[in-house]
Amino acid sequence: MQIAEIVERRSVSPRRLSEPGPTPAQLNAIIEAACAAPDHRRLRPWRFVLIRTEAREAFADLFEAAARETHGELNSDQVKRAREKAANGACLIAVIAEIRDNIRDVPPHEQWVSVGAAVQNILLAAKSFGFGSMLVSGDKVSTRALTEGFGLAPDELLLGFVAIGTISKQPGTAERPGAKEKLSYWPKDEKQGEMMKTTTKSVEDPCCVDERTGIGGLVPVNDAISRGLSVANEVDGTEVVELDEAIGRVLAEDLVAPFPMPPFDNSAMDGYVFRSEDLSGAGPWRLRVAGRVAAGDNANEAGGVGEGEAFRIFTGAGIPKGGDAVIMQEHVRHLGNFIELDKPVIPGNCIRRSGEDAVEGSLLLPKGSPIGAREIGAIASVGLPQIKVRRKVRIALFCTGSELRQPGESLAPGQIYNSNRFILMAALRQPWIELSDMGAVVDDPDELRDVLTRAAVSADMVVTTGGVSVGEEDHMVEQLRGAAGKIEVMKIAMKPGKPLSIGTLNDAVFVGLPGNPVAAFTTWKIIGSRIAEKMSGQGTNEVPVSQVEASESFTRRPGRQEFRPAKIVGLSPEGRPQVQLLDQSFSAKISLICKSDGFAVIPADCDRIASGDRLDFVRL
Ligand SMILES: Nc1nc2c(c(=O)[nH]1)N[C@H]1C(S)=C(S)[C@@H](COP(=O)(O)OP(=O)(O)OC[C@H]3O[C@@H](n4cnc5c(N)ncnc54)[C@H](O)[C@@H]3O)O[C@H]1N2
Ligand code: MOO
Repeated sequence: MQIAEIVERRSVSPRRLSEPGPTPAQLNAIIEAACAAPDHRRLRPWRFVLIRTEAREAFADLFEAAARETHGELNSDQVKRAREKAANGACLIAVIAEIRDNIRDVPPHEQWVSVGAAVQNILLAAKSFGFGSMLVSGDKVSTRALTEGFGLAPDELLLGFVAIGTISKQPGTAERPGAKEKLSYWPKDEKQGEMMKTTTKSVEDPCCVDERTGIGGLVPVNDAISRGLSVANEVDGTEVVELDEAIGRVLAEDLVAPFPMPPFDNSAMDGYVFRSEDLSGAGPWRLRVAGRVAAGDNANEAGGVGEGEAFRIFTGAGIPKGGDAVIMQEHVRHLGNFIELDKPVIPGNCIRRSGEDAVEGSLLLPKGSPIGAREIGAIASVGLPQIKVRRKVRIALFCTGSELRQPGESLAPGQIYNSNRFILMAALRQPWIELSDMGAVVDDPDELRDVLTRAAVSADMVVTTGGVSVGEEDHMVEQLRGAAGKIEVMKIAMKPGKPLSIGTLNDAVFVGLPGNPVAAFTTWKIIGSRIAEKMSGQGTNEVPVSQVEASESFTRRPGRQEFRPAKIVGLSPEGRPQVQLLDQSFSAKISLICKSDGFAVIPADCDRIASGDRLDFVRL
């Protein structure tokens, strides 16, 4: 199970947890996952009761009685609602906790933690099979009706019910606290690895004054991102592409398993399939090899495995009728046309059950998934030769500056090569982007306005570099406004990238990156690309960060969140990469960024970093 699956798991109301529910084999696996919960002194303070499908009416009687006990007499509506709750959820499991006082070292609260962990394992195991789930409780759980109905012992308590089933309607995304809100370090001394803090009051950074407006203060990076995302809409068109063209595109609709996966019970090993009940009494047991099934054979036509018989079977071959267990060929003795086994084998051994990867109708990929090799595999495995994807985001790109020349041309004094164009063309070369490269434009206001206007006619996003700062030759913001565009954010508390400007021009989003190449690269990576990703339908993904430690101490001027090129130089005793932060002044140094492994992220209010301080790190 991937971390993203754990983070994305959401409770789904039992009303939306339809058939099919888990198969008996899946249910067993789910309960085994529950029993793997951390459990001090092996008290196993839990047990689970599956409400049988055929007993749902009787179960509804219990819910109705429980409702009467808590609310007194019920009207017909209340009766209906109480009974309906007993019918919801394809699979319902009662969670019963046995919490004991006076257990040495394991106070009741710790036993409850263990029960909670078991429940969480159930929820995650259900998710791993592609099911939705939810723990439901409420005041009814402590009623006599349910206590007696489930025959609870004096030490036992009914915690609630876990509902599991196939999600018929996906829940929305959940707002959750980030690690920054819920994780702190002890002790707070930076030597111990606490993210460093400003030790002096935030020094007034001259850069914090907006030179255009004279208004002090810069927009924090996260606010700039939120404001940028808020003006960006997902493109609404879709198209159908061949599977081998789908890599890197964005899925336009949910991919649901049209049949159970795998579609039939099959062998996980090369070996022999037989009837597990034939290995009763004392071994060794001898079975006659009476048939053969290979992958690709129709197991239904292979005949049935009779008493005392085994069929030769190979990995991926369907299980023939009668057979319910497979043994690896390494674990048997071959005696002519017979095999001999020494140990009993449990039913289901080495058998991959139909639907154990995904039950029919379960969600394989939600719409908005970026399609990588894994996703292509999932689409292919359900037999689709084509897939519906979002249309590409149309991005128009141009660089500004009268000093710019194309690589290959000769340079006159004062001129430089247009590296931004190539940095951004490379960064924008994504399968979900349709790039319109508009080259370079001189620092001429009229020409700039004209190109901006033309770019916005058919683009969803216009990306430019240069001309967003404060000099007389910086015309971008003024010309955007002149072309009836609107600026949403400018002057960001970000280093590099303070002059990054975000706005709109007609229906297009405008992202004006700074001219300095490292600043253009960084602002695109940290802010611009996220806006484009949202427009592509992939949602608003955070830039992935890992944790590193500073290898040496230094001081800095606070005021802007800094994305400082850094190089990995070693590993801390705990195995965390140690990074050396490179030059303070780097926004135009392309060779410096080529030497770095990523950006160390220094919080805006930080004015010094001690060796060993932890920092977020954006890998390049
Ligand atoms: N008085 C101030 N000056 C500057 C400030 C400021 O706040 N007050 N901010 C500085 C910061 S920070 C940055 S970043 C730059 C951004 O300037 P612009 O976005 O207006 O960009 P330009 O002035 O056009 O160019 C800056 C720099 O980058 C070179 N450049 C531009 N385009 C390209 C390209 N396509 N390929 C390679 N190099 C390029 C250009 O030659 C300049 O050297 O402003 C600071 N100034
Ligand atoms: O912030 Mo600027 O982007 O230093 O070069």
